[in-house]
Amino acid sequence: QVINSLLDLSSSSRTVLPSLSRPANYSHIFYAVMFDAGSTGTRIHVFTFIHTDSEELPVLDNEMFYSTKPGLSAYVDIPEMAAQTVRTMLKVAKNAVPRLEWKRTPVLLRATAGLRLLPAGKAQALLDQVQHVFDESPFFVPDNSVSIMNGTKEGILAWITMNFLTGHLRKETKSTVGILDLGGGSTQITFLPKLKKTIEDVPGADYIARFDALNRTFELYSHSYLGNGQMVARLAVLGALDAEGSCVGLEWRVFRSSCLPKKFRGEWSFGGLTYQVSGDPDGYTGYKTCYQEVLKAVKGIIHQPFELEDNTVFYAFSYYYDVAVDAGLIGDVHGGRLQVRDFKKKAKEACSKTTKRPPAFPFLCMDMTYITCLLKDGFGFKESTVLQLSKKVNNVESSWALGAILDHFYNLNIR
Ligand SMILES: Nc1nc2c(ncn2[C@@H]2O[C@H](COP(=O)(O)OP(=O)(O)O)[C@@H](O)[C@H]2O)c(=O)[nH]1
Repeated sequence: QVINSLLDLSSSSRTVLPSLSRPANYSHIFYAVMFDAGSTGTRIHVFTFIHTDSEELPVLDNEMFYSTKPGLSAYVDIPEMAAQTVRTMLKVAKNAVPRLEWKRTPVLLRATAGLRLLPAGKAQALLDQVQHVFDESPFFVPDNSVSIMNGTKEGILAWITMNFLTGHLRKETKSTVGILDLGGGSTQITFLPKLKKTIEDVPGADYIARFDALNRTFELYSHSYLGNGQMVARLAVLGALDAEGSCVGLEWRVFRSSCLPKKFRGEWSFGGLTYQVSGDPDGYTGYKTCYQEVLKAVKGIIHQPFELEDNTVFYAFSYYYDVAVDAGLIGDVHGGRLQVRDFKKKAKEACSKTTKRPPAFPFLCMDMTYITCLLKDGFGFKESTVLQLSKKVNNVESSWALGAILDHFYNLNIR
C-alpha cells in the first residue's frame, strides 16, 4: 500500500513559477533528486530546472515532493530498513524524471540532526546502506552523494532556498528575507545583516557564513543549535535527554512536566524510543510554570543577534509552521503572518485548557511555550515582530533541499 501511494504522483506538486514560459529547446531542462534525511522523517524532492543563459541562477520549473515517517535514525539498530525506505522513495524519482535523463540526473542525500545526534559508527552504517541503494540505482551518483550535513550549512541553504523562491536572489535585488527553521533535533536562524556590528558582535566563527553567487559574496549571520529542535527540546523539558543510558528501563519510567495537561498520561515516541509521559497531577501547571521549565533549554544557549530589526522579514517554517497549525493560528495549506505575541497568547490559552477527554495535542502547551521562549528570550525578537509562516512558496517546499541542489550545480563555495 505504501508503494502504491508512493507511485501515485497526485501527491506531487507540479509547480509552474510565475512569469515562466517553457523554452522551445527542451535540452535546457535538467533534473535533480535530493533526499532530506531529517530526525522526524525522510523526504524526497525531485526538481526540474530550466537553464537560462544569463548570469542569473536557473529557473525552477517544478518540484515533486514526497515524505515518509519516521526518520532514518529510528532504524539505528535495523539499518536495512533505512535502505528499504530510500529504495521505495526512489520509485517516485523514477516516475518524475524521464527515463532518458536518469543517467545524468544527480541523486543526493543529506542527513540532519537525527544522524548528527547518533554515535558516528551507527550513523555511518545507515549512510552505507543508502549509498548502496544509490549505487544500484540508474541515476547519476556524484562523489559525496550521501553525507551528514552540518547545521550551519542547513541554515544557509534554507536561506538560499527562501530568497530564491521569493525572488530575492537576483543580480539587481538589494533586500533579502531571513529564515527561522525549527527542526526536530536542531534549529537554525539565518539572515543577511545590514549592520557591520552584527557580524563583529558574534560569539564565534560558527555564527557567520559566506557564499558566492551572482558575482558577489554574501556574508550571513547564521547559526544552528543542535539540541534545540522541537522534539529534542521536549526531551530536555521532560528530563529525558539521558534516559537512554540510565539503568532503569524506559517502560518503567514516567517523565513528568508541568507543560503537559495535569491528568494526562500517555506514550510518546522519538528517534526510535518510546517514552511514558504525564502531566504533574500534584504540582502547578499553566503557562508561567511551563515557561520556567522550557527556559532551561534556551537560557544561556541561544545568542541574541545585535540586529533583529523589524525591517527584515523572517520566514518561519518546519515546526514553527506545524505547531501554529495544531494551535489553529494558521491554516494547514496557506500559512500566514503572525506576530510573536500571537504565539504567546496561544501558549497561554493552550496551557490553561482543562478537558476531561484525552487532548488531541497533549504537547501543544509545551511546544507553543517553547517557541515563544525561543523567539523572545532566545533570539530576542520583540512581541510585535511579524513572522511569515510558510510551508511552501509558489508551491515549492520551504526547506534547505532546493538550496542544496543549487549549491551542487553552481558551487556556491559555502564557508
Ligand atoms: N513541508 C515540509 N516540511 C518539512 C520539510 N523538511 C522538514 N520539514 C518539517 O521540519 C520538521 C522536522 O524537521 P526534521 O528535518 O525532521 O528535523 P531536523 O533533523 O532537526 O532538521 C517537521 O515539522 C517537518 O514537517 C520539507 O521539505 N517540507
